[in-house]
Amino acid sequence: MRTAVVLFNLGGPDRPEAIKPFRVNLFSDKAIIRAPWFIRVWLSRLIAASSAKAAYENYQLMGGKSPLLELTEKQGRALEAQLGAEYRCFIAMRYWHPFARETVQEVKAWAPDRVLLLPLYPQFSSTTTGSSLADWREAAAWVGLMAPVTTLCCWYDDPAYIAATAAMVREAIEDAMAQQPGLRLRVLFSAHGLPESIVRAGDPYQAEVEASCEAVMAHLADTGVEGQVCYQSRATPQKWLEPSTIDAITQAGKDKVGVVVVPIAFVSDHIETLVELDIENRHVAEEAGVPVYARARVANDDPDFIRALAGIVRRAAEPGLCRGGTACGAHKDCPWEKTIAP
Ligand SMILES: C=CC1=C(C)c2cc3[nH]c(cc4nc(cc5[nH]c(cc1n2)c(C)c5CCC(=O)O)C(CCC(=O)O)=C4C)c(C)c3C=C
Ligand SMILES: [Fe+2]
Ligand SMILES: [Fe+2]
Repeated sequence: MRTAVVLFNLGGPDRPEAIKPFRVNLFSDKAIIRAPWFIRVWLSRLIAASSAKAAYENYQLMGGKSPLLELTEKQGRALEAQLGAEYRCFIAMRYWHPFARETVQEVKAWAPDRVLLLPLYPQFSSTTTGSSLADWREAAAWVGLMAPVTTLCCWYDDPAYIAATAAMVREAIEDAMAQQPGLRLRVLFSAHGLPESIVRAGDPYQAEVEASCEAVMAHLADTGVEGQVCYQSRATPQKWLEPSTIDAITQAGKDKVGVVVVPIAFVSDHIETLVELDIENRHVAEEAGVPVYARARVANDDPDFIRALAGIVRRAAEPGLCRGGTACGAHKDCPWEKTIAP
Protein backbone atom coordinates (compact mmCIF):
# COMPACT_ATOMS: atom_id res chain seq x y z
CA MET A 1 0.00 0.00 0.00
CA ARG A 2 1.51 3.32 -1.10
CA THR A 3 1.83 5.41 2.06
CA ALA A 4 2.73 9.09 2.07
CA VAL A 5 4.27 10.16 5.37
CA VAL A 6 4.12 13.92 5.80
CA LEU A 7 6.71 15.30 8.22
CA PHE A 8 5.80 18.64 9.77
CA ASN A 9 8.08 21.22 11.31
CA LEU A 10 8.14 24.95 11.80
CA GLY A 11 10.50 25.86 8.95
CA GLY A 12 13.14 28.52 8.84
CA PRO A 13 14.54 31.14 6.48
CA ASP A 14 16.61 29.76 3.58
CA ARG A 15 18.45 33.07 2.95
CA PRO A 16 18.85 36.41 4.76
CA GLU A 17 16.02 38.08 2.76
CA ALA A 18 13.63 35.38 3.98
CA ILE A 19 14.16 36.15 7.70
CA LYS A 20 11.63 38.99 7.80
CA PRO A 21 8.74 37.34 5.88
CA PHE A 22 9.31 34.05 7.76
CA ARG A 23 8.94 35.86 11.10
CA VAL A 24 5.92 37.85 9.93
CA ASN A 25 4.28 34.55 8.87
CA LEU A 26 4.99 33.12 12.31
CA PHE A 27 3.60 36.04 14.27
CA SER A 28 0.56 36.28 11.97
CA ASP A 29 -0.59 32.76 12.89
CA LYS A 30 -3.75 32.88 14.99
CA ALA A 31 -2.50 29.86 16.94
CA ILE A 32 0.53 31.93 18.06
CA ILE A 33 -0.90 35.43 18.51
CA ARG A 34 -4.42 35.04 19.84
CA ALA A 35 -6.02 38.32 18.91
CA PRO A 36 -8.67 39.36 16.37
CA TRP A 37 -7.20 39.44 12.84
CA PHE A 38 -7.02 43.23 12.50
CA ILE A 39 -5.04 43.50 15.75
CA ARG A 40 -2.96 40.43 14.82
CA VAL A 41 -1.86 41.87 11.46
CA TRP A 42 -0.65 45.02 13.18
CA LEU A 43 0.84 43.19 16.20
CA SER A 44 2.68 40.61 14.07
CA ARG A 45 4.54 43.32 12.21
CA LEU A 46 5.27 45.20 15.43
CA ILE A 47 6.69 42.15 17.26
CA ALA A 48 8.58 40.95 14.18
CA ALA A 49 10.12 44.41 13.74
CA SER A 50 10.99 44.87 17.42
CA SER A 51 13.18 41.76 17.49
CA ALA A 52 14.29 41.84 13.83
CA LYS A 53 17.85 43.01 14.42
CA ALA A 54 18.63 40.34 17.02
CA ALA A 55 17.05 37.65 14.84
CA TYR A 56 19.05 38.79 11.81
CA GLU A 57 22.32 38.70 13.78
CA ASN A 58 21.50 35.25 15.15
CA TYR A 59 20.75 33.82 11.70
CA GLN A 60 24.04 35.38 10.52
CA LEU A 61 25.80 33.11 13.04
CA MET A 62 24.38 30.15 11.08
CA GLY A 63 25.42 31.52 7.67
CA GLY A 64 22.26 33.63 7.18
CA LYS A 65 19.85 30.69 7.06
CA SER A 66 18.28 27.91 9.11
CA PRO A 67 19.56 24.33 8.73
CA LEU A 68 16.11 22.99 9.65
CA LEU A 69 14.94 22.00 6.16
CA GLU A 70 18.15 20.16 5.25
CA LEU A 71 18.09 18.28 8.55
CA THR A 72 14.42 17.38 8.07
CA GLU A 73 15.20 16.13 4.54
CA LYS A 74 17.89 13.89 6.02
CA GLN A 75 15.40 12.57 8.58
CA GLY A 76 12.93 11.88 5.77
CA ARG A 77 15.48 9.93 3.73
CA ALA A 78 16.59 7.92 6.77
CA LEU A 79 12.95 7.16 7.63
CA GLU A 80 12.21 6.01 4.07
CA ALA A 81 15.20 3.67 4.28
CA GLN A 82 13.73 2.18 7.48
CA LEU A 83 10.18 1.89 6.20
CA GLY A 84 10.75 0.41 2.75
CA ALA A 85 9.65 1.02 -0.81
CA GLU A 86 5.93 1.47 -0.17
CA TYR A 87 6.52 4.56 1.92
CA ARG A 88 7.56 8.01 0.77
CA CYS A 89 8.27 10.96 3.07
CA PHE A 90 7.19 14.50 2.25
CA ILE A 91 7.90 17.68 4.22
CA ALA A 92 5.49 20.47 5.09
CA MET A 93 6.81 23.50 6.97
CA ARG A 94 4.50 25.94 8.71
CA TYR A 95 6.12 29.34 8.15
CA TRP A 96 8.51 28.91 5.21
CA HIS A 97 8.94 26.71 2.15
CA PRO A 98 7.93 24.02 1.49
CA PHE A 99 4.49 25.16 2.73
CA ALA A 100 1.63 22.68 3.18
CA ARG A 101 -0.11 24.16 0.12
CA GLU A 102 2.98 23.22 -1.97
CA THR A 103 3.57 19.77 -0.47
CA VAL A 104 -0.07 18.73 -0.75
CA GLN A 105 0.21 19.03 -4.55
CA GLU A 106 3.26 16.71 -4.55
CA VAL A 107 1.46 14.19 -2.36
CA LYS A 108 -1.60 14.26 -4.60
CA ALA A 109 0.56 13.75 -7.71
CA TRP A 110 2.17 10.68 -6.10
CA ALA A 111 -1.35 9.22 -5.63
CA PRO A 112 -0.93 7.45 -2.27
CA ASP A 113 -3.41 4.88 -0.95
CA ARG A 114 -3.16 6.53 2.46
CA VAL A 115 -1.57 9.54 4.08
CA LEU A 116 0.06 9.59 7.50
CA LEU A 117 0.66 12.95 9.17
CA LEU A 118 3.70 12.93 11.47
CA PRO A 119 4.49 16.22 13.23
CA LEU A 120 8.15 16.36 14.25
CA TYR A 121 7.14 17.82 17.60
CA PRO A 122 7.18 15.08 20.25
CA GLN A 123 4.86 17.05 22.53
CA PHE A 124 1.57 18.43 21.28
CA SER A 125 0.97 22.16 21.34
CA SER A 126 -1.84 24.00 19.64
CA THR A 127 0.88 26.46 18.51
CA THR A 128 2.92 23.82 16.66
CA THR A 129 1.29 20.45 15.90
CA GLY A 130 -2.23 21.87 16.11
CA SER A 131 -1.40 24.77 13.82
CA SER A 132 0.42 22.56 11.28
CA LEU A 133 -2.41 20.01 11.14
CA ALA A 134 -5.06 22.68 10.70
CA ASP A 135 -2.98 24.23 7.91
CA TRP A 136 -2.60 20.81 6.22
CA ARG A 137 -6.30 20.06 6.50
CA GLU A 138 -7.14 23.33 4.76
CA ALA A 139 -4.58 22.73 1.99
CA ALA A 140 -5.74 19.13 1.45
CA ALA A 141 -9.38 20.19 1.19
CA TRP A 142 -8.39 22.90 -1.29
CA VAL A 143 -6.70 20.48 -3.73
CA GLY A 144 -9.15 17.63 -3.04
CA LEU A 145 -6.66 15.12 -1.65
CA MET A 146 -9.02 12.22 -0.97
CA ALA A 147 -6.75 9.41 0.38
CA PRO A 148 -7.56 8.28 3.96
CA VAL A 149 -5.57 10.19 6.55
CA THR A 150 -4.14 9.05 9.87
CA THR A 151 -2.82 11.72 12.21
CA LEU A 152 -0.22 11.02 14.82
CA CYS A 153 -0.88 13.87 17.14
CA CYS A 154 1.74 13.27 19.84
CA TRP A 155 4.39 10.75 20.80
CA TYR A 156 5.93 12.33 23.90
CA ASP A 157 5.86 9.02 25.79
CA ASP A 158 6.80 6.61 23.02
CA PRO A 159 9.19 4.16 24.73
CA ALA A 160 11.67 3.97 21.80
CA TYR A 161 11.74 7.78 21.45
CA ILE A 162 12.34 8.11 25.20
CA ALA A 163 15.11 5.48 25.15
CA ALA A 164 16.83 7.18 22.18
CA THR A 165 16.64 10.56 23.96
CA ALA A 166 17.92 9.10 27.23
CA ALA A 167 20.92 7.62 25.40
CA MET A 168 21.82 11.06 24.02
CA VAL A 169 21.46 12.62 27.48
CA ARG A 170 23.64 9.89 28.98
CA GLU A 171 26.38 10.70 26.44
CA ALA A 172 26.30 14.35 27.50
CA ILE A 173 26.34 13.41 31.20
CA GLU A 174 29.42 11.24 30.63
CA ASP A 175 31.06 14.08 28.74
CA ALA A 176 30.35 16.51 31.61
CA MET A 177 31.54 14.01 34.23
CA ALA A 178 34.80 13.52 32.34
CA GLN A 179 35.40 17.28 32.40
CA GLN A 180 35.22 17.46 36.21
CA PRO A 181 35.00 14.05 37.88
CA GLY A 182 32.96 14.05 41.08
CA LEU A 183 31.10 17.29 40.21
CA ARG A 184 27.39 17.42 41.10
CA LEU A 185 25.37 17.62 37.86
CA ARG A 186 21.90 18.91 37.05
CA VAL A 187 20.10 18.00 33.83
CA LEU A 188 18.18 21.04 32.59
CA PHE A 189 15.44 19.93 30.22
CA SER A 190 15.07 23.10 28.20
CA ALA A 191 11.77 23.03 26.32
CA HIS A 192 10.56 25.77 24.01
CA GLY A 193 8.44 28.11 26.10
CA LEU A 194 4.79 29.08 25.65
CA PRO A 195 2.72 31.96 26.96
CA GLU A 196 1.09 30.79 30.22
CA SER A 197 -2.32 31.91 28.91
CA ILE A 198 -2.14 29.27 26.14
CA VAL A 199 -1.51 26.52 28.70
CA ARG A 200 -4.32 27.83 30.91
CA ALA A 201 -6.63 27.65 27.87
CA GLY A 202 -6.08 23.87 27.75
CA ASP A 203 -2.89 23.35 25.74
CA PRO A 204 -1.42 19.99 26.93
CA TYR A 205 2.18 20.93 25.98
CA GLN A 206 3.52 21.57 29.48
CA ALA A 207 2.07 18.31 30.84
CA GLU A 208 3.49 16.34 27.90
CA VAL A 209 6.92 18.00 28.29
CA GLU A 210 6.97 17.10 31.98
CA ALA A 211 5.95 13.50 31.18
CA SER A 212 8.74 13.16 28.56
CA CYS A 213 11.32 14.49 31.04
CA GLU A 214 10.16 12.19 33.81
CA ALA A 215 10.37 9.19 31.48
CA VAL A 216 13.90 10.14 30.35
CA MET A 217 15.00 10.63 33.98
CA ALA A 218 13.72 7.14 34.82
CA HIS A 219 16.32 5.79 32.35
CA LEU A 220 19.07 7.77 34.08
CA ALA A 221 18.40 6.82 37.70
CA ASP A 222 21.79 5.02 37.94
CA THR A 223 23.74 8.23 37.15
CA GLY A 224 22.61 10.01 40.32
CA VAL A 225 22.08 13.31 38.48
CA GLU A 226 19.15 15.58 39.30
CA GLY A 227 16.68 16.90 36.70
CA GLN A 228 14.75 20.12 36.22
CA VAL A 229 12.38 21.35 33.50
CA CYS A 230 12.79 24.91 32.21
CA TYR A 231 11.62 26.95 29.21
CA GLN A 232 13.57 28.89 26.60
CA SER A 233 13.00 31.30 23.69
CA ARG A 234 10.43 33.71 25.09
CA ALA A 235 9.29 35.70 22.07
CA THR A 236 6.41 37.94 23.19
CA PRO A 237 5.92 40.34 26.13
CA GLN A 238 3.30 38.16 27.90
CA LYS A 239 4.09 35.94 30.90
CA TRP A 240 5.59 32.66 29.64
CA LEU A 241 6.08 29.33 31.38
CA GLU A 242 8.65 29.38 34.16
CA PRO A 243 11.38 28.94 35.16
CA SER A 244 13.21 30.26 32.13
CA THR A 245 16.31 28.36 31.03
CA ILE A 246 18.39 31.43 31.80
CA ASP A 247 17.07 31.57 35.40
CA ALA A 248 17.72 27.83 35.80
CA ILE A 249 21.31 28.23 34.57
CA THR A 250 21.85 31.20 36.88
CA GLN A 251 20.53 29.15 39.83
CA ALA A 252 22.90 26.30 38.90
CA GLY A 253 25.75 28.82 39.11
CA LYS A 254 24.65 29.81 42.63
CA ASP A 255 24.38 26.14 43.60
CA LYS A 256 27.80 25.40 42.05
CA VAL A 257 26.47 22.46 40.04
CA GLY A 258 27.42 21.56 36.49
CA VAL A 259 24.61 21.55 33.92
CA VAL A 260 23.67 19.29 31.04
CA VAL A 261 21.13 21.12 28.87
CA VAL A 262 18.66 18.91 26.99
CA PRO A 263 16.54 20.51 24.22
CA ILE A 264 13.65 18.17 24.94
CA ALA A 265 11.05 19.67 22.56
CA PHE A 266 13.26 19.69 19.45
CA VAL A 267 14.31 16.81 17.25
CA SER A 268 16.50 18.86 14.88
CA ASP A 269 19.16 21.50 15.30
CA HIS A 270 18.20 25.06 14.48
CA ILE A 271 18.65 28.59 15.79
CA GLU A 272 17.39 27.74 19.26
CA THR A 273 19.94 24.99 19.82
CA LEU A 274 22.91 26.22 17.78
CA VAL A 275 22.73 29.88 18.79
CA GLU A 276 20.54 30.22 21.90
CA LEU A 277 21.82 27.16 23.78
CA ASP A 278 25.31 26.77 22.34
CA ILE A 279 26.37 30.43 22.25
CA GLU A 280 24.08 32.69 24.29
CA ASN A 281 23.29 30.36 27.18
CA ARG A 282 26.85 29.02 27.34
CA HIS A 283 27.88 32.63 27.89
CA VAL A 284 25.20 33.02 30.59
CA ALA A 285 26.59 29.90 32.30
CA GLU A 286 30.13 31.25 32.23
CA GLU A 287 29.01 34.56 33.72
CA ALA A 288 26.98 32.73 36.39
CA GLY A 289 29.98 30.62 37.42
CA VAL A 290 28.50 27.27 36.32
CA PRO A 291 31.50 24.90 36.59
CA VAL A 292 30.62 22.72 33.57
CA TYR A 293 28.15 23.44 30.74
CA ALA A 294 27.32 20.58 28.36
CA ARG A 295 24.51 20.22 25.84
CA ALA A 296 22.94 16.92 24.82
CA ARG A 297 22.76 16.56 21.06
CA VAL A 298 19.35 16.60 19.42
CA ALA A 299 18.19 13.60 17.45
CA ASN A 300 18.62 14.83 13.84
CA ASP A 301 19.12 11.53 11.94
CA ASP A 302 20.31 9.49 14.93
CA PRO A 303 19.63 5.84 13.96
CA ASP A 304 17.82 4.94 17.22
CA PHE A 305 15.59 7.99 16.87
CA ILE A 306 14.79 7.17 13.24
CA ARG A 307 13.96 3.59 14.29
CA ALA A 308 11.65 5.05 16.95
CA LEU A 309 9.92 7.18 14.30
CA ALA A 310 9.58 4.15 12.03
CA GLY A 311 7.92 2.25 14.87
CA ILE A 312 5.52 5.14 15.48
CA VAL A 313 4.68 5.21 11.75
CA ARG A 314 4.05 1.48 11.53
CA ARG A 315 1.82 1.49 14.60
CA ALA A 316 0.03 4.62 13.51
CA ALA A 317 -0.85 2.96 10.23
CA GLU A 318 -2.72 0.24 12.13
CA PRO A 319 -6.45 0.68 12.50
CA GLY A 320 -7.75 1.99 15.82
CA LEU A 321 -4.89 4.34 16.56
CA CYS A 322 -4.80 8.12 16.60
CA ARG A 323 -6.88 9.57 13.80
CA GLY A 324 -7.08 13.30 14.32
CA GLY A 325 -10.31 14.59 12.89
CA THR A 326 -12.37 11.44 13.43
CA ALA A 327 -11.57 9.47 16.55
CA CYS A 328 -8.41 8.89 18.51
CA GLY A 329 -7.63 5.59 20.14
CA ALA A 330 -4.01 6.48 20.90
CA HIS A 331 -4.88 8.95 23.63
CA LYS A 332 -7.92 8.73 25.83
CA ASP A 333 -8.31 12.46 25.61
CA CYS A 334 -6.76 13.40 22.28
CA PRO A 335 -5.47 17.00 22.37
CA TRP A 336 -5.90 17.29 18.60
CA GLU A 337 -9.61 16.67 19.00
CA LYS A 338 -9.92 18.94 22.00
CA THR A 339 -7.98 21.99 20.96
CA ILE A 340 -7.99 22.26 17.19
CA ALA A 341 -10.28 19.94 15.31
CA PRO A 342 -13.48 21.73 14.29
C1 LIG B 1 4.88 33.49 20.40
C2 LIG B 1 5.90 33.02 19.81
C3 LIG B 1 6.32 31.62 19.69
C4 LIG B 1 5.76 30.43 20.19
C5 LIG B 1 4.52 30.27 21.04
C6 LIG B 1 6.59 29.36 19.73
C7 LIG B 1 6.39 28.01 20.02
C8 LIG B 1 7.25 26.98 19.61
N1 LIG B 1 8.25 27.03 18.65
C9 LIG B 1 8.88 25.82 18.55
C10 LIG B 1 9.93 25.47 17.69
C11 LIG B 1 10.64 26.36 16.87
N2 LIG B 1 10.59 27.72 16.93
C12 LIG B 1 11.41 28.26 15.94
C13 LIG B 1 11.62 29.60 15.67
C14 LIG B 1 10.91 30.64 16.24
N3 LIG B 1 9.86 30.57 17.15
C15 LIG B 1 9.43 31.84 17.45
C16 LIG B 1 8.35 32.19 18.30
C17 LIG B 1 7.49 31.27 18.95
N4 LIG B 1 7.60 29.90 18.99
C18 LIG B 1 10.23 32.75 16.68
C19 LIG B 1 10.08 34.26 16.70
C20 LIG B 1 11.13 32.01 15.93
C21 LIG B 1 12.16 32.53 14.93
C22 LIG B 1 13.50 32.62 15.51
C23 LIG B 1 13.80 33.99 15.96
O1 LIG B 1 13.46 34.93 15.28
O2 LIG B 1 14.38 34.12 17.05
C24 LIG B 1 12.00 27.18 15.19
C25 LIG B 1 12.86 27.27 13.92
C26 LIG B 1 14.08 28.09 14.03
C27 LIG B 1 14.92 28.17 12.80
O3 LIG B 1 15.91 27.44 12.68
O4 LIG B 1 14.67 29.01 11.95
C28 LIG B 1 11.53 25.99 15.77
C29 LIG B 1 11.85 24.59 15.35
C30 LIG B 1 8.21 24.94 19.47
C31 LIG B 1 8.59 23.48 19.69
C32 LIG B 1 7.22 25.67 20.12
C33 LIG B 1 6.24 25.30 21.16
C34 LIG B 1 5.97 24.18 21.66
FE1 LIG C 1 9.39 28.85 18.29
FE1 LIG D 1 -4.36 11.52 19.53
